[in-house]
Amino acid sequence: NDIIPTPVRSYLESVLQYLFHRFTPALSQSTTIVVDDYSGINRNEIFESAEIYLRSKISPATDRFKVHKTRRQNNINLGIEKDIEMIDKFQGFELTWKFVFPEERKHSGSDKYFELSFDKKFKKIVLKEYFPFVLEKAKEIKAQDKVVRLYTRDFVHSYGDDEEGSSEWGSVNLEHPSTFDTLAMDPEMKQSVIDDLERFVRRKEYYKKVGKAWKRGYLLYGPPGTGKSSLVAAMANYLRFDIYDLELTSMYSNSELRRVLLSTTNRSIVLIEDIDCSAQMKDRDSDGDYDNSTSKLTLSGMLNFIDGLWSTCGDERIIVFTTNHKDKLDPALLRPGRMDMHIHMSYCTYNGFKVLARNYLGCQGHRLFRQIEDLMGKVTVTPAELAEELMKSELVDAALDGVIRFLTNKLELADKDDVEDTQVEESKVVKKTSRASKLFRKFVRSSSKTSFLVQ
Ligand SMILES: Nc1ncnc2c1ncn2[C@@H]1O[C@H](COP(=O)(O)OP(=O)(O)OP(=O)(O)O)[C@@H](O)[C@H]1O
Ligand SMILES: [Mg+2]
Repeated sequence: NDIIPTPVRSYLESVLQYLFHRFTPALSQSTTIVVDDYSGINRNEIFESAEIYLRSKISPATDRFKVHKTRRQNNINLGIEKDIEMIDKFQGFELTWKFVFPEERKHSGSDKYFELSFDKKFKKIVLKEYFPFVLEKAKEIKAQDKVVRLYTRDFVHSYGDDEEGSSEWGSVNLEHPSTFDTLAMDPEMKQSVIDDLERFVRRKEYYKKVGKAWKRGYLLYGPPGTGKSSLVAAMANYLRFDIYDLELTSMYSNSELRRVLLSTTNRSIVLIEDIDCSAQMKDRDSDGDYDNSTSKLTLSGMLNFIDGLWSTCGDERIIVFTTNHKDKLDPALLRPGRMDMHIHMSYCTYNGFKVLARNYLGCQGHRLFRQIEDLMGKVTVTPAELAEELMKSELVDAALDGVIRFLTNKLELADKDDVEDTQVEESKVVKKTSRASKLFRKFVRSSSKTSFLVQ
């Protein structure tokens, strides 16, 4: 710049450019493809896949990238930084990815996008082979990653600012260790759940053929501590599906629900816990204060809505409801065809205990098992209670002793309760009869027709 005067410099530049155009025409013939993060209201799969794929391409040569890790995560995660170009090679040619994150948010559509530039003559290969390759690779990486994510909306709320219109989910890695292996439940029931899940993920074509949305609903019911939440975690871990934990009580209208549901992804489980506690949903319908029920949230409205929504956009969706009180549920939920499978999670059986003992103590059999089996026949106990006892000691003998003590205690308490109950009943009867006879005697005394009355 200092030595050559500007006019000469621009002349030289144009000459050079001309020469380059002649000899390497490809250079100027580049094509750019824009990959938005959303396509309409749905996430753009190519964008998602590109993000995952490019993360694996971060190398020492990358100038600038992001790392993040939350306290609960084990690994450090890498992320692509905005405006950084990343070069990828495919079948011998180069492609340049650039992650663009505009400062001012556009109102509709995408907030961020990728620009992919490459030589024009490879356009066909990019569309026909490279994108499918990226999609496939991302799928592989995701599967290897083995991280199931748990989404809730609480994380979003804590940011505060645009709470009202926000449909975003905060997420953490689901580190719930529950698997079908560690789950104590009726073996037949367990197998049928696994079979059902497998059939479900296998049957894409079938669902298409019969014209049904590719979704499945499960209702888990049973007393607290019997493993309902654990079963959901096991399902997610088994299928590698993410979980969206939907807190209905924090939702005010169908339109909010719609926005939230639309922002969930495919291959996921939407979990609605303690559906009976969302009872006010039912009330909202009948309540005089809420005349405007079309816009307010109702349970049946929600179910209809989910059906409709997922038949148009949504694949491999699972919805799970849990409840402690099946009898308190809105009949809308129990109608045949609503929930595909009703799963009763009940008190622990002896077989269940064996699963827990193997799980917590690594113990397959023990002389004390007989006694425990015996006690378990007499008293009901939840897997959660047993798990708590089993965790109290690492020594097998001590832990099993603890279980026996716990069960014996429970049995004694139950017996005492029974005795007390009957005692109460008896004393009530005595009181009642004595009261009646007193009244009777009084009546007799005051009556002149004694003999007739006695008869
Ligand atoms: N069937 C089971 N197999 C193995 N562990 C279990 C089982 N049930 C409960 N547990 C243990 O007890 C804990 C509590 O169980 P979980 O949260 O799954 O119960 P829940 O049925 O969802 O209860 P709630 O109705 O109160 O939500 C679990 O973390 C797990 O350690
Ligand atoms: Mg639970």
